[in-house]
Amino acid sequence: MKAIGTSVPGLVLYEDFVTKQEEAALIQAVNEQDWSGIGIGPNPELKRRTQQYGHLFSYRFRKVLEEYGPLPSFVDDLVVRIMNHQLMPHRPNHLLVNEYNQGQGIMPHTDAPALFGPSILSLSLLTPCLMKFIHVETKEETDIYLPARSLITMTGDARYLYKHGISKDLEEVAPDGTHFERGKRISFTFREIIAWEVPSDQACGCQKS
Ligand SMILES: O=C(O)CCC(=O)C(=O)O
Ligand SMILES: [Fe+2]
Repeated sequence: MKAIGTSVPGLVLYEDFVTKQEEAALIQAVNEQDWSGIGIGPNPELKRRTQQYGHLFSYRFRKVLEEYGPLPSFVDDLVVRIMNHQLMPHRPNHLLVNEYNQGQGIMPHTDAPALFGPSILSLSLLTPCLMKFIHVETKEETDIYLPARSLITMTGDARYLYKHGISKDLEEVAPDGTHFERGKRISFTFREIIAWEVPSDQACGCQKS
């Protein structure tokens, strides 16, 4: 596992955060569970399939609806690794699994500052993609290449001063100039839920599409 700084302040990429064997086991574990989204509750309006563990966040109501309990045992080793490397100040109490098939992405957003803690982690599995970081004030855009099995940590500016999103493009260009085809990508986002609801006078930053 190698930590690589990026040109986005507060964004660090850890290559090979999991092995290929671990990747295969994680994919098998989630494929044995039920997915929500694309018409299926509890978040039927989502245009991609998701799973949530620890807590249930409702995209429609923009709040946490339920505490499920501890994160599933298939991420035990990952949580130990996250805490050993001090990547989060507290243990994650929410795991969001996102599945992106070809032609699916996520609109640029900032994860709700009122709901989620100061460190957001995302593990990329199966295929690479570019994640676009857009500075909310200068609108400056930076594409960050996320290899399969890498983990990003978003803290500070990357967490609060930038939006992040993933295109629906079928092909993208890696930093070395090579074109690559986007394939199925499954990500594990680890967060700490710090409040169940966004105060009504604040923007949510919760991303449905
Ligand atoms: O797929 C990812 O790596 C990021 C997902 C994300 O930004 C989110 O669900 O808030
Ligand atoms: Fe996000």
